[in-house]
Amino acid sequence: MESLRWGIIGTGNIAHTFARALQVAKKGSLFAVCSRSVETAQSFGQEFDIAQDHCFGSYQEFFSCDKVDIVYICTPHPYHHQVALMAIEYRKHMLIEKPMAMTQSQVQEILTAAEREKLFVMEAYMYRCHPQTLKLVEIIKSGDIGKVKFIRANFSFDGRSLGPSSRLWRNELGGGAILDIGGYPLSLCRLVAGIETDKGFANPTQIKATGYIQPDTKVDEWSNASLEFENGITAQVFTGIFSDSDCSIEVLGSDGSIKVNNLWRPDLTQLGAVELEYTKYGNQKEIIPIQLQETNLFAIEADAVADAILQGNHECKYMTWEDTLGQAKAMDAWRKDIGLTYKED
Ligand SMILES: NC(=O)C1=CN([C@@H]2O[C@H](COP(=O)(O)OP(=O)(O)OC[C@H]3O[C@@H](n4cnc5c(N)ncnc54)[C@H](OP(=O)(O)O)[C@@H]3O)[C@@H](O)[C@H]2O)C=CC1
Ligand SMILES: O=C1OC[C@@H](O)[C@H](O)[C@H]1O
Repeated sequence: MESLRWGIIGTGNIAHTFARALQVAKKGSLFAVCSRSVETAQSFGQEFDIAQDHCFGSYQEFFSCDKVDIVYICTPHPYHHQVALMAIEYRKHMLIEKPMAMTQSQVQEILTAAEREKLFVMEAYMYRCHPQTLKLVEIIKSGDIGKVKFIRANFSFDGRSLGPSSRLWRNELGGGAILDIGGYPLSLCRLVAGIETDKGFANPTQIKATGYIQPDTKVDEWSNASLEFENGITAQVFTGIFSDSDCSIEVLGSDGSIKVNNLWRPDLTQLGAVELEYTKYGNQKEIIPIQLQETNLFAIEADAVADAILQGNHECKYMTWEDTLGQAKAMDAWRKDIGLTYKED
């Protein structure tokens, strides 16, 4: 096998973005799609040139299609767990949108089942695969900014126009800022705090958070968390879904600092250039541009997944299973600290 045949399950917003990415990915193509309605699957199929007999309106028929190598699970978060367990039953590799599941215990169940069946699974924190993130990691690892002391990371956007029917504003669909985008800054802090370790990530020993949970929808509009790591690094993360706000990250070391303005969606250059701002204390800021062979973030992710699978691996080095498990534990702790709950708790 030199290339993966992908099946997409769930035909919403990100499914379209990923389907477009597969049109330019080098090691994969879109083969099948599944929706709760066959009409929706067929209309998605027409848009992306999928054969009509590979457009399914039944999850069971979709998973039974033995030509699909890997499924991209992009339903709302509360369905990731049950859809992933079904994918495993039908022996499909999986790329599961973030968060992999609603709770640490659900994530553990998915990983245990995938391990038993020797299947690939990755939580789709796509920014982790991008050359800009890899360059950030390389510079910090080189010691150029000295010892990392503090990390600040934000992800916030105005999701109000999506309206109350959107998954973002519905507790039963896993709505709220922390689960939707808070995981990005959290996962970045865990990555940077653990760069010097063998695993390449670290788990916070303490999370203290504040936030606002809407009394009617029971979803968090925003939240702010302070993290502490065993090695003395501290971090501050902010997430919100009511305001287009700063989405940058900064890493402050003993000798210098790095700032990245557009780490999460470097494919959208209108959100900022793809570059790092590097400052050695006492010197002028330097701009380090990132040279890209491929600009489509999701194609980069799909090809990273393909590389791992074609090499016979069950995890991707950019977001390992243990990393995802630590992430889920930290997400649970963050939510708990502001009293944000879902039926899955
Ligand atoms: N990595 C990234 O950049 C992004 C990741 N995401 C992640 O992807 C997932 C999906 O997000 P997004 O595409 O924005 O969501 P949407 O609401 O736009 O789409 C979700 C799709 O899931 C399917 N679905 C299955 N069951 C249900 C249900 N009970 N209610 C509603 N929809 C259902 C629907 O497709 P159908 O009608 O065909 O069944 C729906 O269109 C989320 O987990 C999110 O965190 C989202 C955006 C960006
Ligand atoms: O992962 C995501 O990134 C971009 C946001 O618009 C979206 O809601 C979220 O799921």
